[in-house]
Formats: sequence, structure tokens, C-alpha cells
Amino acid sequence: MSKIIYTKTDEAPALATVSFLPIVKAFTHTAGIEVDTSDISVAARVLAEFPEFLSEEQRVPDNLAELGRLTQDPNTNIIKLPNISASVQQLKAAIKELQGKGYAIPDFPDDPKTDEEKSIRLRYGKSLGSSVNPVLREGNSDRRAPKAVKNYARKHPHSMGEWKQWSQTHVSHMHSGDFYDGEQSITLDKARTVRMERLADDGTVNVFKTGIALLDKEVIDLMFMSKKSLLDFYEREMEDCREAGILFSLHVKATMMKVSHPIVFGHAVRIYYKDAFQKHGALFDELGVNVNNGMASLYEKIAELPASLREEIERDLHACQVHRPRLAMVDSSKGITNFHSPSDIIVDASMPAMIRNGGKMWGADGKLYDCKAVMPESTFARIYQEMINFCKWHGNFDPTTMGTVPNVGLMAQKAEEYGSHDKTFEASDNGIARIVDEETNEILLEQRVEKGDIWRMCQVKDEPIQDWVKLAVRRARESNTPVIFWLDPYRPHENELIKKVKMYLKDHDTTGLHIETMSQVRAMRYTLERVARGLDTISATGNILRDYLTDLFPILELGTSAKMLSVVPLMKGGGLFETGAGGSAPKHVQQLVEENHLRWDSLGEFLALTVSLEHLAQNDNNPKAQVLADTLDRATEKLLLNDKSPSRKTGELDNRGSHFYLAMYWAQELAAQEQDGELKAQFTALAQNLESNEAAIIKELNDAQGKPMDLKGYYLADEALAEQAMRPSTLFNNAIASL
Ligand SMILES: NC(=O)C1=CN([C@@H]2O[C@H](COP(=O)(O)OP(=O)(O)OC[C@H]3O[C@@H](n4cnc5c(N)ncnc54)[C@H](OP(=O)(O)O)[C@@H]3O)[C@@H](O)[C@H]2O)C=CC1
Ligand SMILES: O=C(O)CCC(=O)C(=O)O
Ligand SMILES: [Mg+2]
Repeated sequence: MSKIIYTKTDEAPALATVSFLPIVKAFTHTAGIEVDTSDISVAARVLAEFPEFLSEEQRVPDNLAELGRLTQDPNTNIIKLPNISASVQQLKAAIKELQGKGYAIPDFPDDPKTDEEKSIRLRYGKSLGSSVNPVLREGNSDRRAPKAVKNYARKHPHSMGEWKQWSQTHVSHMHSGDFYDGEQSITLDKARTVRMERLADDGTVNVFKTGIALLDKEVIDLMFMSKKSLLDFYEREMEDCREAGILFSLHVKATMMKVSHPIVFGHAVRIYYKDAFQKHGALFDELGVNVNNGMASLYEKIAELPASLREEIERDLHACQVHRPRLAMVDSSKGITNFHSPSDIIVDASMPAMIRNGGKMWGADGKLYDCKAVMPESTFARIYQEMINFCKWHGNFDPTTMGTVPNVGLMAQKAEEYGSHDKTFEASDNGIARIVDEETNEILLEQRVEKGDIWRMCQVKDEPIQDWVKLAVRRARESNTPVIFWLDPYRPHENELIKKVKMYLKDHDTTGLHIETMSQVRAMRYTLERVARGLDTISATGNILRDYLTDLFPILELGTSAKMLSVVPLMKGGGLFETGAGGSAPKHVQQLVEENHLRWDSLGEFLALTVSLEHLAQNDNNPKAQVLADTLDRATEKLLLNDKSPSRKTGELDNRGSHFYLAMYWAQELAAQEQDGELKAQFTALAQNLESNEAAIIKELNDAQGKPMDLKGYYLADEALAEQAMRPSTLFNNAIASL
């Protein structure tokens, strides 16, 4: 029997799954396909980590580890929905909810002191930030807008804010002292085992990590960010922003850079509220406030204080705002600023939203203003400034005519920042940070760091680079589109990659293909010149730009990255089919809970299922799976053409309603096809049933909306209630069950 593993994740995609999965199971069963689920939600991952605290019945398996193993099996076929890459605040909320439900897991130690606390903190750390994707992404990334989706966007353009040439909006990044500035990189001449250590000025050596096994031809980097430069940068930019009278906004990726970016975030908050931190710093330390996790941490801790002291602190915090710039808001109606939590300002989604809005963000008064977008690290920030320059000169893009920018991204085997998680350190003292060969004691790379600097090692193995080049050539050939490798010769790491790309391109027939390498800024300008003329250009990038560009272009082209096809051809031959390029849309859950309307668009799931079925048809020689794939593809196109995607407005068609239409169109297409008589017979009855009950089913689905829907849980919702919420039409449920 052929098998697909469908992941259960969090928030909106998890809710959508409750409605969509029964449809998937019923349809695919007819082709002898078994659909297994694997729960990799943050709640399940936390529970899997602490079996000794749980009763026998409460224990859950380590599904993520199992899926990680399966990525090495050529028969694997996984459909992966987006999951929460948790911030500390989110993780603590999940722990609290689980404890409240009777799971006696330990508290999250904010400030671990004993060995036991340190071990618990370490174990919880495994569920923080990007901890799922690096395990499953054992292949490089192929993300694009399928033709039908792009055509739909051209005919039904989303709204775009207007860009004015006189807009004050701009990006500010460091010009020295950041990771870009002092990066060093080498390609290994042989396999080596290395350690990371710091030689202090008094001659003592502190070892931070040993036994890092590196392969021959692997590229490794050592880089640091100077705390002093960062703080000076923040001071300067805050003052500049105040003078300009625009909003200050911070954009980080504290999930993928899960050690460095919370620190970078925390420094911004402490500089902004410098006077209050000077006055109350000792008390904050005593309370265990850690604004690396956002101002939410501070407000949570001071809530425990007597009212008079709390009010004094709040007054002092407000007083700081008088001589600081106004902050961009995440939710102005609730007073939630950019500094509330690093998980609210995830750069891949937050910057494109601002650019789509004509360079504006929300102020505390609920009005839109120009802003200074602060992204301290310059390595990748410059692409956004280049796009802003282009928008100011050219005006906003026109979704009805603009070209498309698919991406081929290097990410396999924990490439680049994915592998830096356990190799990033905040220096506790001055000294020389270095990477040393354990066998020969050769110093491979070294940098001088000062107390408070962040230093890290990144790595990319050679085989993933070869695979990435191969994938880029394949996509260029298959789509007859130019491919640009976004690589900057002035950045040592990328300079190493340029050499490899040049070398590995020779392994392929590139006759007639347009392949170039350009620095990121030039690549952006070149791509945008083409985009504006309606021309398509593939971007072949490293891991971070993969992430940034696959939200940026889809959000401008299609209105959301949820409509992307996102494939990870696993290097061992299996397939990982991701849904969309965006995240888990917490705002959508809020709307469901308040109004029982889920505006999550499952188009990404439909696209992923199609390619998963195609893969399976070829791999398992299962012609019925190919028929299911072809008909699903046509059904998805019909869904778009007939405008049956979810509406944002309560009372109108939502996620559930769009699943109904997908099922009806899919059944109709299966009934209409001639390749497989058995499938035709099976689906003719279902198609008729759904057609004749269409109005009644839609009424049942839409009538359910408008009232609050308490799911008795956020990270671990009550299954029966979620089922009640997401499958409210008896007629539809019975029709699916009848297959
Ligand atoms: N692959 C993965 O596992 C990924 C996981 N994440 C995780 O997701 C969480 C939230 O991240 P965040 O940066 O806020 O970004 P999200 O992509 O979740 O949300 C940003 C906005 O994009 C729109 N959106 C996203 N997906 C859909 C969809 N399927 N249908 C309709 N609209 C959609 C929504 O806009 P609107 O509100 O206007 O409707 C949403 O508010 C984080 O925990 C993050 O780590 C993020 C990216 C990828
Ligand atoms: O891994 C993560 O935390 C998020 C990944 C992401 O945003 C993406 O792959 O686009
Ligand atoms: Mg992303």
C-alpha cells in the first residue's frame, strides 16, 4: 500500500486539517493510498521530550525524530504543514496550557541555576525556534507560484498601497561591526573534527563545543556581531527616526537565528527604554525579566509587584517614549508594539506586508505612517532597501502584469543559519574566538571578540551545494526561465559558494540556459527590472534569502505566500511537500475563536497534495494516484476560477466552505475522466450527491459562523470541539463517509 504522511501542526493549519484531512483520506483511499498523520505540534514535541513526568497514557512518541529518520528513506512521502517555531513566550504559554490539562511537565526555567534546571532548560530549548524544519528539510527548496495561481492573481489583483517618491520609509542596517563586516570563511581541504573555543586575554581557554564533525569540501564560517557597534547603531537610528518623525520598527528572524536574534532584539528594547532600565535594572534582574523575549516578559513579571511600584515602572517606561521615536504597532487596538515579542515581527512576513502597504506601518493611533525599518545585520537587509528604492522610483508593482520570481534555495543538511543554532555564543569576556582542529590543533579561523559580542559558526556541506546547483539548472530548463545566483563576492562565505557554483555548473548541460551570478543588491535590481516588465526570473539563493524572497515576491505577486507550491525533493529520493511558504497565521485562530470563521486559505495544501500524489504515482507505479493528481490539479484551478477561496469576512465562505468546493470539483473531475473506470464509477455518485446538496451544505457551513467558538485550548485544542467547529455540516460529512 502506498503511504502519505500528513503532519498535524498548530494554529490555523491544524484547524484546517481537521476539516480537510477526512476528505483527503476518503479520496486517496480509492487509489490504495493510506494517509497516516504525525503530530509535530509544539504541544506534542514538548510532551515527547518529558515522558518521565507523564503517566503511561499521557506519553507520546517522538514523531519529529521518526520523521527525521524517514527523510533518509527513498519511499518517504510527507506533506508538511507550517508549524509554530516557538518564541520563549509561546513555549511558556504552551507549557502552562499543558500543565493546566493535567500534564505534570516542569516549569520553563527562566534563569536556570541548578544542574537539574539547566538540563530542563536545555531540553525545552529543543522545541524553541526553527526546530522542526531543519530536521525535515533534508533536501533543497523549490518554491514557485503555479501558472494557474499566477493567472488567477493577474485576473483578480489584490489591493496594493501606493508608493510615493517622497516616502520617507527606508531600511537601516549596521555598516560595521555586524556579521557581514568581519566574516571569515574557508572550504575544508579534508574531513576534520573541530571545536569552538575562546582564548581569554589572561591565557585561559574556554571550550564551548567539541566534536563538530565536518566533511571534506564543507564550507565553514566564523563571524561575530559587536555589541558596542550594535548599541551605537540603535542609539543613532532611534535619534534619527525621532528627528524624522516617522515610526521605528524592528524586523528580526528570531526563529531561524534562534540564539542571536533574540539578543539583537533585547538590546533594541533596552536602548529604547534606557533610562527606565538604568533606574530599575537591578529589580528587573531580580524578577527574572528578560526582554530578549520581548516587553511581554517585562509586563508579565511586573504584574506580580505591588500596584504602586508597578505604576512607577510603567510611568518611567512611558517617560522614555517622550524622547524616543514612536513605535510601529503590531496591534494598535490592543496597544501591542513592535517590541512586544520577537515572534510578532518575523521579517520574512513583516517586511513584505509593509512594502505591499506602500511603505507604511500602523501607529498607536491606528493610522498609517512611513517608517524606519531596522534590521541590524546588513548581510541580507540591503535587498529590502533596494526594493524600496525601486518602488519609490517606479511606483508600486502591478499584480496584473508583474513577472514572477520562483526560488531555488540551499537549505539541505542544516545549511547556513539552520546549522548555527548550537554554534552561536554570547561572549562572556574579551578574547579570541576560534575554530580549532581537534586532532592537529590547527587554528582554522579566529576572530577577536569583546564581552557581549555574539559569535557563531555556520556551515554548508558540499553535497547539498551540488544538489542545489542541479535543482537550479533543472528548474531553469523545465520552466525556460533565467536563473540568477544571488551571491556576493565581497562576502567571504558567498565567495566560497561562487567557486563551487562555477565548478558544479560544469556537471550539467546548460546550453541555451541563461545563468548568472550577481551580488544580492544587483540581483534584486536586475530581477525587479524584469518583474516590472512582466518577465520571470528564478532566484537561486542561500537559506536566509530563500526564506525572505519566498514571502516577499509571493506577497507582492499573489497577496500571500500561502498560494505557493513548496517542494523539497529529499536528497535520498523521497519527497517532502510543504504547504505554502508562510506560517501558522495566529490572527486567523483569533477570528475563529471570536466569530467561528476561519479565513485560512488551504490552497497550499491542495498544491502540496497534488505533487505528493504525482510523486507517489511515479515512485510506487500507482496509475490511480496519477489520476487523482491530475483531477485535483483541475479541481484546484476550477476553485480559483469560480472564486471559492475563503473570504476574510465572517458569514461568507470560509476554509470549510472552500474544502467543500474542492471536494465537489475533485469528485466531478474524477467522474468526468476516462482513464480509470473504477474511479469514475466511485466518484460519479459522490459528485451527484454534492451537487444536489450544494446549497444546503453551504447553508449549514455558513450558518455555523458568527458565534464565539471556544476550543478549550490553543496549543492542545479539545479534539471533539475542533471537530465540531471544523465539520459542522452533517450532510457533507455523510457524503464523504459514503465513499
Ligand atoms: N514553514 C513553517 O513551518 C513556517 C512557520 N512559521 C511560523 O508561523 C507563525 C506565524 O508567523 P508569521 O510571521 O506571523 O506569519 P504567517 O505567515 O503565519 O502570517 C502572516 C499573515 O499572512 C497571511 N497568511 C499566511 N498564511 C495564510 C493562509 N494559508 N491563508 C491566508 N492568509 C495567510 C495572513 O494574513 P491576514 O492576517 O491578512 O489574513 C497572516 O496573518 C510563527 O510561529 C512562525 O514561526 C512561519 C513561516 C513558515
Ligand atoms: O523554520 C522556520 O522557523 C520558518 C521557516 C520559514 O519561514 C520558511 O521556510 O519560509
Ligand atoms: Mg518564511
